[in-house]
Amino acid sequence: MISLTQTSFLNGACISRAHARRLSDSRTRRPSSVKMAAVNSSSSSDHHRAGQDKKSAFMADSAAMRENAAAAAAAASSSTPVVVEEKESTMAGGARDVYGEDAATEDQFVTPWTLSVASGYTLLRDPNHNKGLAFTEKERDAHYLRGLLPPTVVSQELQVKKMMHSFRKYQVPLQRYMALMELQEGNSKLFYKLLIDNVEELLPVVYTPTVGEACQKYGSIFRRPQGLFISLREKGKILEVLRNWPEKNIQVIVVTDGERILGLGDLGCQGMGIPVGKLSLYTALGGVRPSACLPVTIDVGTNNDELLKDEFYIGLRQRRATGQEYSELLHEFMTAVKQIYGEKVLVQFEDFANHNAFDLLAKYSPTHLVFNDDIQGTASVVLAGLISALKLVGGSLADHKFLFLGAGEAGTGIAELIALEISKQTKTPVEEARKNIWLVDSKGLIVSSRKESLQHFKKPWAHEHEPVRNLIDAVKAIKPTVLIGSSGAGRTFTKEVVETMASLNKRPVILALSNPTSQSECTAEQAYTWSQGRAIFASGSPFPAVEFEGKTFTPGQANNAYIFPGFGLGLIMSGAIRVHDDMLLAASEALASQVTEENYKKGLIYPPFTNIRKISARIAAAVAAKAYELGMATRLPQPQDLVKYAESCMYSPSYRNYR
Ligand SMILES: NC(=O)C1=CN([C@@H]2O[C@H](COP(=O)(O)OP(=O)(O)OC[C@H]3O[C@@H](n4cnc5c(N)ncnc54)[C@H](OP(=O)(O)O)[C@@H]3O)[C@@H](O)[C@H]2O)C=CC1
Ligand SMILES: CC(=O)C(=O)O
Ligand SMILES: [Mg+2]
Repeated sequence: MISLTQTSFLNGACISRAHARRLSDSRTRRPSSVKMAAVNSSSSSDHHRAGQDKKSAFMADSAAMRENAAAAAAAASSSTPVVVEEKESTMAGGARDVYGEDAATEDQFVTPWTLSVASGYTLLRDPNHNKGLAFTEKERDAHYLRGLLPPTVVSQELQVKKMMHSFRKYQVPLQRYMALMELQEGNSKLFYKLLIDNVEELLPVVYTPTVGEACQKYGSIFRRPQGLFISLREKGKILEVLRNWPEKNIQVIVVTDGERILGLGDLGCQGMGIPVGKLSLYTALGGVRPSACLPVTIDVGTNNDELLKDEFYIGLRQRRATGQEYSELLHEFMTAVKQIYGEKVLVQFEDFANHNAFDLLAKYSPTHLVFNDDIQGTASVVLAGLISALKLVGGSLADHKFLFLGAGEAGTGIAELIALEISKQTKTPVEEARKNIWLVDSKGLIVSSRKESLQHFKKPWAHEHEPVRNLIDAVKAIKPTVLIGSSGAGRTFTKEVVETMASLNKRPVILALSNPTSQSECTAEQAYTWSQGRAIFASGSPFPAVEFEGKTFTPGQANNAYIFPGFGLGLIMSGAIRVHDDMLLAASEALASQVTEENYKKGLIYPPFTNIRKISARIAAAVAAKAYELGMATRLPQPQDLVKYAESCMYSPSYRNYR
């Protein structure tokens, strides 16, 4: 069993560093011209441009950026001939291993990497290669496992059955979460097989709502570290810290600073559960191989007094660093990431507070492959839901009136993408398209006459209207056809709000996006009963089906988990080097097109998660096609059938034979 790792991790036979380097070089090294192209495309003038364009904080869509990105793509693609066939490939059907391409720079080889051979006891404790009782007799002989396992040999399918059997015995969600994390750390392939085969049942555990509780209690349930912790103490050493990570071909990083974890507020360093969970979905739902995924938490302190007092808190015990100290640390991280993993590593910002999220996206969009899931991924999933809801309510997007509770990342992100789509469909300026979209924040309806200064991301939504203090008055005044909750404030869609929506609309569209379940603006039961079964309802966290007047209503889940795994796969497989708004629109359309007549009959505006890998492949294909069309793809030539190609790129968690 051969893997590139650090000497200290494995105690098998170790090959010298020089030998490892020769092997790595011959297997994966790129021509140095590639490195130069990557470096040249991120000049400081790009940063300067980014800083100037605060208005495009939502998504970088300026012609200048497009040109800049296309030029960088051309530079990168013209010098990217290296595609490596990996024997331990994650690819199905013998397709080329897009994951095998090495984004390493020369610098990377000055690391403590050593090629190690794991066998025996070490192999059983290596989560990436452990198969537990599924090691065959031959493998037990060949890899010094005799006696280390009981005699029985079982299939992976039986292991899945057994794991689900014990998993279901746990009644407490947090225990289920801990059991799954233990499996992930002990036998990664079995964990992913379990998750893929039982996605609807396990998603609420590895993801919202349970991951929220796990983050709140992360310190007390902490057993083994997952992901990379980069704190203020690592300032000046982030490159070294990245080199400590045992995998080197990283393709997706999900990074948080823990300041806005779901709707639970500032959880500091304990936000790590979110990048870990999101990346599990990248693999299970989007097929990105686990070793290409890097969860990162940037710890700049926390303003959560309870955590600061908690003896089990795992982060820095100080209040949050802000201003220059904060931005310097983030900049060092972004620079190091590009230096070590290259131009095409995707950095997904997750659960940053909005006072940093928009600025980070605006700053790094022109120079890095960055994506903010809360702003962009959420926008794309909600737009998809609205496109499919039109089948049930009729009309076009331009015929509808939208009201949001919550004007932060999710709210304004979604609002802007709806406006963009309307503007494309109606060929009107986006400013015109915004006029039917209204947002309420903690101070009431956002209107132009508001005295207090508005944050920059709210300004486009300050329409002319007399002040309205609260949501119910806003519903009565605006008369929306669609009500979207993106406030993080639980149960704010009161009976009166839902009843008013139902009195205004035959089929009111009500989306309660806030997570976890406790923060949902209303429950599915409330939405259906208060609207007399007429609401078209979806929520960020899952709710069970509801019986009302002898009918069963199945709520959908409006969660960015539908988008980001396929979206990321599309970027990776096309070698995209920038994210563009049109890719988000393409992803929305691809997702909406997966809703079947049968789903519509049940009032669903999203397809079930059971088919998510097929859906992700279609989203990936649509995103990749857009990347090629925009000249932002570097993986050339373009595959003929992008859906098939996406499917062939997907990681399979089936065990391999170790000869
Ligand atoms: N389903 C999904 O896929 C996703 C769901 N979310 C969820 O959306 C929620 C919000 O996230 P995000 O947009 O990033 O958060 P932000 O902090 O950026 O925005 C929250 C917004 O809600 C407003 N708000 C808060 N409380 C109230 C209240 N009681 N009444 C009216 N407005 C209120 C805030 O007002 P003000 O500006 O005045 O402070 C702010 O405008 C979270 O719960 C998150 O979990 C996020 C991303 C994806
Ligand atoms: C789903 C998600 O990204 C959030 O609630 O923040
Ligand atoms: Mg999030």
